[in-house]
Amino acid sequence: MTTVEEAGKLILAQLKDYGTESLPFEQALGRVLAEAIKADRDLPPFNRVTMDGIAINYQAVENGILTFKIKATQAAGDEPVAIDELDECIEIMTGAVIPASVNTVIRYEDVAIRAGLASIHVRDIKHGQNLHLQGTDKKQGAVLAEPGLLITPAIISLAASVGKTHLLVKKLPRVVIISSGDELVDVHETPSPYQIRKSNSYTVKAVLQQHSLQPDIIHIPDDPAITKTQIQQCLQNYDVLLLSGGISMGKFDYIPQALEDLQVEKVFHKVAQRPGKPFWFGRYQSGAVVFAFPGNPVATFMCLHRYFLTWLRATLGLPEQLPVYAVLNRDFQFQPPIQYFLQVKLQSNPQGQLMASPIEGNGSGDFANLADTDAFLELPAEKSDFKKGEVFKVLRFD
Ligand SMILES: Nc1nc2c(c(=O)[nH]1)N[C@H]1C(S)=C(S)[C@@H](COP(=O)(O)OP(=O)(O)OC[C@H]3O[C@@H](n4cnc5c(N)ncnc54)[C@H](O)[C@@H]3O)O[C@H]1N2
Ligand code: MOO
Ligand SMILES: [Mg+2]
Repeated sequence: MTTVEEAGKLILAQLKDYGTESLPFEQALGRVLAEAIKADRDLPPFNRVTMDGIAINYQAVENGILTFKIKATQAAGDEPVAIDELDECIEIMTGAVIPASVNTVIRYEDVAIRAGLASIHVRDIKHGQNLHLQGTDKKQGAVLAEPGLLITPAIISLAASVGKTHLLVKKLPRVVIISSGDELVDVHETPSPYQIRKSNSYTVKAVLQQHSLQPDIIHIPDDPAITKTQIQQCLQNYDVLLLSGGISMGKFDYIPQALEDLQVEKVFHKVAQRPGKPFWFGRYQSGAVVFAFPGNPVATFMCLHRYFLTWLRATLGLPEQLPVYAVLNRDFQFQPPIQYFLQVKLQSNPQGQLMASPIEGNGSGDFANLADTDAFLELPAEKSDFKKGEVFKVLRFD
């Protein structure tokens, strides 16, 4: 059977470049930058005042002058005003440009102002203090953000500051989520005693929305002909098909056969893991990829994070996420020689270690306890006894 590691590699061999598109910068959060953002002028663009107070020429202090006539008041955004004499100062605000005739700012806290005069009542004044000099952060033309970066709020701020109203970003694949099974009714419906509501599709959609994808959702009844027709249409209209359910050994598990009939190349079926053993992955001639996850909700949830999101990051050219490790908080046994993804709650202890406490549950059909789960701990297939204090890799949901 395909191992977790092999499955991961086989999936990462199916990457595709979906091109680029230009978006209003405010809509680009969470997308991948496809161009460099450059400084359109020096940063800061002028010698900028960093404290509200008075601006003086330092030579005055050297000459023993500590009381100044207030010549004018200059707000941020005002044109600079000049002093004519050494015993003059300007009241000046944070963010204002420092006028050429002055070079040092003393904070309001360190001066007393009375009858149009400002007297400095501190001794320690340095030439050029409380200024942020032009171009000390970045020079005009310098790259502020490289292509390939995930667009965070900090990148949005950079784009705004250099006047980039639009950003070139990587295009996202078109994704469809397909659930299957006659036991499933819609969320607004009341299930009969032997039915349940569809939930997987909405879990998958929510996770995808966290990654800026806007998937469509369809449902297929347990009917081989309809299954085939619907999947065929999806293969023509989407880049990624995310299925959940209908892929195991059941009499109504029609998905693998339908995919085979439609000549979707099977890359693997079944992975040595729990949950998620029946996972099916394949590729269509158009380049579309098919992730068919097992229907049990925890299996779908785990596989989506472990396999699909890793593929998504890679296909968009984002670097691999740095691994995170946690310490197992109590002994745990798992006998079968397959990798176990243990649901855990994470907490950092005062020693700075990330501690993972296993969550009791009733298998991969028990989705109620996903609400308490922070992550899966990846327990390797080669072992069956996992001891308190041992360190394992964490599969996080963020
Ligand atoms: N004889 C065997 N039986 C099963 C095996 C096996 O190896 N041999 N594997 C088990 C494992 S592990 C899993 S996981 C499931 C996978 O089943 P399918 O992918 O075929 O999924 P279904 O049969 O359609 O459904 C399983 C389960 O999940 C519920 N489900 C399905 N879709 C949804 C949805 N959209 N929202 C909420 N719940 C959903 C469904 O009602 C079933 O309870 O097979 C085991 N059996
Ligand atoms: O492997 Mo299944 O995904 O346990 O329920
Ligand atoms: Mg089944």
